[in-house]
Amino acid sequence: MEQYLERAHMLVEALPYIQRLFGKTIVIKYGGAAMMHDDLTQKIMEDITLLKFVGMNPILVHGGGPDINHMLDSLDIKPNFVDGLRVTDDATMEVVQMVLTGKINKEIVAKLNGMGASAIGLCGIDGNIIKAVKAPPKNGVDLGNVGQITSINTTLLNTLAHDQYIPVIAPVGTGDHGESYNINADTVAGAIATALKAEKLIFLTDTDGIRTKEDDPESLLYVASKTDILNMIDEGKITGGMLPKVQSCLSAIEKGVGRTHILNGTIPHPIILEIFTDSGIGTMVTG
Ligand SMILES: Nc1ncnc2c1ncn2[C@@H]1O[C@H](COP(=O)(O)OP(=O)(O)O)[C@@H](O)[C@H]1O
Ligand SMILES: CC(=O)N[C@@H](CCC(=O)OP(=O)(O)O)C(=O)O
Repeated sequence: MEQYLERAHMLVEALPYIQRLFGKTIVIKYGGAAMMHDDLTQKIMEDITLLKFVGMNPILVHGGGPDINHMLDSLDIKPNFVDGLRVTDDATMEVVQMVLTGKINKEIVAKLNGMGASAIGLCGIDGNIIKAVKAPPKNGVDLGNVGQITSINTTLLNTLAHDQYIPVIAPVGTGDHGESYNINADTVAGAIATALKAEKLIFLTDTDGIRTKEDDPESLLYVASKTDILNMIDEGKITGGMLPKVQSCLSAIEKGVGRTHILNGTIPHPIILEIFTDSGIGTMVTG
């Protein structure tokens, strides 16, 4: 009897969180760095399916940087990044689009649907979900086919997310003349969360959150303010792939997104641990 009651208590404890987030949009960014083991990916998909079935509206934006690098490597094309953004020439763009929209997007959709969800895989080209123009040079470097977002098709995303579907979005945008743009997935997640006025924006990556010393797990910040983050960037303590994440969090918070979090996507069930507990896990970024 005891063990059954314990289970009942656990479910009842989730009630206030479910009530607070019922019908609300939650944008989750699943980074390539966290896509390490199939069984962990499976647990993340379970979390997302659960959110949907208790009445929240999750939207998943995925990355895939390591898989793109792997494919480029097999084609003898050298990856090149400036401040976490991939310099994307025409040959690289073809690989980016193929890997993100053809491989990773469909693998994720198949996993969600295998759990009974109705996931729908799209990239920014489909239904003009992400319109973009060529991004300006970064630190004096021309980024090639990297895009800067100009608009998000909120009508289509809302229609799907408020219905039975879980939109799964690959970060490829489209220009006015049908050209494709490579856009960092963190930036896409931030822009979608902002455009939809999401209640939560969650980044799943391969570290516990923001650390004051990148290699020291003990230096994890549970809360990071805008001032903390700007100082850390100035001091060179936030670098590479963490830069677009914190920039997206700050911009989203400033424009009305409820909460932003950076979590470890390489532990089991990080989303449930964040959403259904008071203390949460990882770093919460505040304005
Ligand atoms: N201050 C910091 N705290 C934690 N991670 C950091 C920090 N600065 C840079 N990083 C790096 O950011 C990486 C996560 O970004 P990235 O590799 O692009 O992942 P994703 O594929 O999830 O976008 C971490 O593995 C870490 O090496
Ligand atoms: C412009 C730019 O950098 N685009 C990224 C898009 C994928 C991505 O963001 O993947 P992660 O989330 O795994 O890093 C890239 O080409 O790697």
